[in-house]
Amino acid sequence: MSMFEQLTNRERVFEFLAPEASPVDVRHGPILYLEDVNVSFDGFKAINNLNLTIDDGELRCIIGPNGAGKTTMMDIITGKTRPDTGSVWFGSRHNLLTKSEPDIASLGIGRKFQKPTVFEALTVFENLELAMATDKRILPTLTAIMKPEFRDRIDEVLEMIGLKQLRDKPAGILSHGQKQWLEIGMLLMQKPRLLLVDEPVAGMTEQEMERTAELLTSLAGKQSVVVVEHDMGFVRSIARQVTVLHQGSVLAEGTMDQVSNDPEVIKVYLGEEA
Ligand SMILES: Nc1ncnc2c1ncn2[C@@H]1O[C@H](COP(=O)(O)OP(=O)(O)OP(=O)(O)O)[C@@H](O)[C@H]1O
Repeated sequence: MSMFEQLTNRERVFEFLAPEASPVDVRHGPILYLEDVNVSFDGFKAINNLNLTIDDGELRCIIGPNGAGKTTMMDIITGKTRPDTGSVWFGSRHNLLTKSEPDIASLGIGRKFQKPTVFEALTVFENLELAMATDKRILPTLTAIMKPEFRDRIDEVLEMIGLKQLRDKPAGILSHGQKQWLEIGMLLMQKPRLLLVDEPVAGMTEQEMERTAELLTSLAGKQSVVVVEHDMGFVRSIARQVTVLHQGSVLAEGTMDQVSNDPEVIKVYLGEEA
């Protein structure tokens, strides 16, 4: 084929026209990397020279008193808030500060907000099916049901979130805890590389908390999980590495025992209770 024919060959997608390669490159470093990040709201520094790295497959808990900057940090990672300065990388390839919120989600960063937002009138199965559909306007049953790999993924996720027996029940009848698991399942349908989970056990019963601990620890390894949580008992039950945020910076990092014996951390938490 001549050069002219090659250039005019419509079948061929030239590399510069192809969508950006999405694999997250973690061969030489962490899956998430924040360096010297700063954010001010009307002159108030919510995030102050924040440095944070999350390794591939890690389960990290982020704690910190009210107003420490935990939500703002999650907003920066997902592209909802843009920092004034600093760098935020997803693997070594993706500079998240140049990407939109939907692009960041499609790169494989899923976020679970505190309040569950499942579709109550749809069954558990249909909720998962809907999460799989890229175009939410199309009733996914029409397309997804045709593809056996979608069904397999739904079965796999139902197993993971422990809702197999309830697959054909409307999500509206689920308990608060079960709705939270379903929503985690909806995120898992897209096979994210990094899951950000905001206060997963708020309002849960003791038993639901135990089940959530099992679910989150079972996810780690397969994907990286960052959990923001106020419930210290829960954090202790799942955490390997804990990061303590205070006034928009990392105050301490280590195991739960290390951080809870850190005099600076004790001072900050006692200050909050006083
Ligand atoms: N859009 C905004 N405009 C002004 N101030 C903001 C905005 N978002 C956050 N802040 C402030 O930034 C600080 C950090 O807030 P952030 O919500 O990130 O803390 P947090 O650690 O998540 O707190 P909590 O544990 O109470 O949820 C707070 O003082 C908050 O009032």
